[in-house]
Amino acid sequence: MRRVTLTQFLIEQQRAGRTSPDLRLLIEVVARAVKAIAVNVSKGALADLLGEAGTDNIQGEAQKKLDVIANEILLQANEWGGHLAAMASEEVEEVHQIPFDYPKGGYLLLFDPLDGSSNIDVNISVGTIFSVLRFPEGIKEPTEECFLQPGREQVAAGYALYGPSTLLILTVGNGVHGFTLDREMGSFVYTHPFMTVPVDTQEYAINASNARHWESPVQRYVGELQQGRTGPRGKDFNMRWVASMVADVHRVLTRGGIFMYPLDEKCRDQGGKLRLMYEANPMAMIVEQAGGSATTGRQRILDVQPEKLHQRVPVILGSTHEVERVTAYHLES
Ligand SMILES: O=P(O)(O)OC[C@H]1O[C@](O)(COP(=O)(O)O)[C@@H](O)[C@@H]1O
Ligand SMILES: [Mg+2]
Ligand SMILES: [Mg+2]
Repeated sequence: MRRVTLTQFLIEQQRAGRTSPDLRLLIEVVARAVKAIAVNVSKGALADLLGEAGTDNIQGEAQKKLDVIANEILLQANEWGGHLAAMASEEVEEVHQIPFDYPKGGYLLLFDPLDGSSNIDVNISVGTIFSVLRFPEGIKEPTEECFLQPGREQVAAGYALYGPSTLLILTVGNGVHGFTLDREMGSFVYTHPFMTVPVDTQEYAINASNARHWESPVQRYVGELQQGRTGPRGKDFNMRWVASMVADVHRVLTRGGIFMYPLDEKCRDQGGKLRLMYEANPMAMIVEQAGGSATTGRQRILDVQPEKLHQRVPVILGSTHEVERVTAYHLES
């Protein structure tokens, strides 16, 4: 079997007119950063990398050492390549400007450097999520404003999953493609072409400890699933919750399912739990590109007009028939 690396895949995408040379470079640089993060994640306690960094991020959450390291790796790797106008990170309050003496490019890169960080210390899979937007033309200095584009404007999105193997899942708007890190060769190998999310499923993912805080459409939907074969759905459903969005979404992408972090009384004031620009938008693009759906319960995630960089939204994504059902329950109520 012909072994295709990420580099070959991207060159072929470029020849087919699906990526520009700069976008190809950007993805290669992100992939290189992901390899460095994977090394750090796997060292864990050996390099004293577990535990808290002793600082809080812009979300008011305690940062783990690996949150800080992954953020630094991504920022440094992407600063000098000349493909970016600016970056934004879940871990940093302001837009990260490219140093004045480096060349600038036409893209904006956004990322959640380490997703699922509460799982680091218990050695459960974590990930990195990224999103790429165009830097709007005619603007000199990148400001927060430039980033506030709806998710449908993304030109690429992807995530890395640091699990038993390290995976890079990517879309440039032509389906979803997965690569596995070959540690001996140091390259990502194309192992998962055109990943798809089946429209039906019997598996759901939600943090059930929030059940009493959910809105009634979610209570109704999950209640029906839990009644199984003897309830209105007439079939049994299985439940899984890793609490790393990357791992939960990867399961949905691999064998179908519905993933929900809906609006609830605990997170209502913030607008939701998950971040629009670093989590919801890139995952929504990936899931839609794989044939699934993604909504807030009220509207398509990719159509949400962002109002601020660190905005949070409710997220319901995965197998289309289930996402449509939960969304319909919201709209009915
Ligand atoms: O602990 P909870 O409330 O179940 O939340 C889990 C969710 O929070 C997150 O960990 C948030 O991501 P970060 O680790 O990047 O802050 C998601 O990955 C996950 O889906
Ligand atoms: Mg996250
Ligand atoms: Mg994070």
